[in-house]
Amino acid sequence: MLEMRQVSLSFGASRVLDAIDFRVAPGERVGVLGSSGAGKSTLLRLAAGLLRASSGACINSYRHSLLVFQEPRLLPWRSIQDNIEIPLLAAGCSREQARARAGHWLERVDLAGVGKAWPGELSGGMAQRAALARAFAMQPDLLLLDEPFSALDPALRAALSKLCNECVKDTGAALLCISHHPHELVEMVDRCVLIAHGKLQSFDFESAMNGQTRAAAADSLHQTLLNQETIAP
Ligand SMILES: Nc1ncnc2c1ncn2[C@@H]1O[C@H](COP(=O)(O)OP(=O)(O)OP(=O)(O)O)[C@@H](O)[C@H]1O
Repeated sequence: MLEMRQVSLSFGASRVLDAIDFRVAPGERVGVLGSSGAGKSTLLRLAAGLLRASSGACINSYRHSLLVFQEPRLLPWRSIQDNIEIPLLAAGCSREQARARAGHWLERVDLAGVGKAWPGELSGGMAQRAALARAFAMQPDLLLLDEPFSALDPALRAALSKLCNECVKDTGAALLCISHHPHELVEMVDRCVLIAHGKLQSFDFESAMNGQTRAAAADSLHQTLLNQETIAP
């Protein structure tokens, strides 16, 4: 369980999160939306333990939380296979285990056959798939995605969101995912929170769908976001 109780976080005089209460239960998939600078990455970094709350309590009792960034962050001087194996070896896997797990996940993200390639030889989409394979190979029980596909073109972004969604479902990991694209996010998560002016607002798909499709819920979410950006606190 990830639980934030009355968490505030400020950078200097600027309060980014203001007394928020927030939970992600095991296996739950939660989306995070908000305008640029609203505090989405701050929320994820707090969950990952990279930032400390200025006040309140942030308790992350997941065994292994893993943050995937917007850029793949592969080691450029090591092969793709090595990039996946190195964190596994560091976590205590044997060489055989690491090799087998890396092979499995490379195949799962459609990169079987490129294990020996260098990161610089991969396209942006392939590199991000390798980053996903590296993340899933570590068997996280909480996956934190900080807009990992936003640098890709829309078709590739949709394909990778779908692949990532399938992998999350296969592993049963909990998911906390930032996106600027409500229509993709509704396919990936059970519920959403919107960040604005330091506060969280829950967005319930079921009531937004009102018997309609997820796309209709995404339209409603998109409209809520637009309103947030035009309405002062
Ligand atoms: N290390 C830091 N030091 C000072 N200010 C910071 C730091 N990290 C973030 N901020 C500020 O906190 C606010 C929230 O930043 P954050 O990156 O969480 O926003 P975001 O919603 O993820 O934005 P975007 O969608 O543009 O990535 C911004 O005003 C940002 O400038």
